[in-house]
Amino acid sequence: MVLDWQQMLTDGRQPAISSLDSASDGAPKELQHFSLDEVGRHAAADDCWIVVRGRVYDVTSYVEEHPGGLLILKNAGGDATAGFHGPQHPPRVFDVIDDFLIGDLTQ
Ligand code: HEM
Repeated sequence: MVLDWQQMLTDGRQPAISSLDSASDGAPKELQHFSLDEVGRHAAADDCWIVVRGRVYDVTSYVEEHPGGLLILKNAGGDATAGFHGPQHPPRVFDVIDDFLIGDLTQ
């Protein structure tokens, strides 16, 4: 399936929840709920959480692997949705990020 993110952002569609709530081995993950304040306490290269489309990802272990270098930290501890969906990212990164999912944002 080819994901058209510009279109998906416009009409609010999301990928199947099952792909987001499972680890790459298919095992269900226990998702927690976090406030934006809590996410903001993880804004360092050695402790980096980001929010993408209302979901919280702990990408700490990916910071040093990131092909775009330390620019991954641009919105560390905050909402990286717009940048994550930027043209620098090929669609396969939308699968890779699933591995780092830890929860979602409380309202
Ligand atoms: C082919 C692999 C990838 C390439 C070439 C790549 C490249 C880049 C580049 C060049 C930027 C900087 C964009 C700018 O100038 O603002 C960036 C930002 C970013 N990338 Fe990647 N990236 C890759 C994979 C990933 C993956 C797998 C993740 C998540 C696990 C990720 C997360 C991010 C985040 C969070 C930002 C910052 C977005 C923002 O806050 O504006 N990237 N990436």
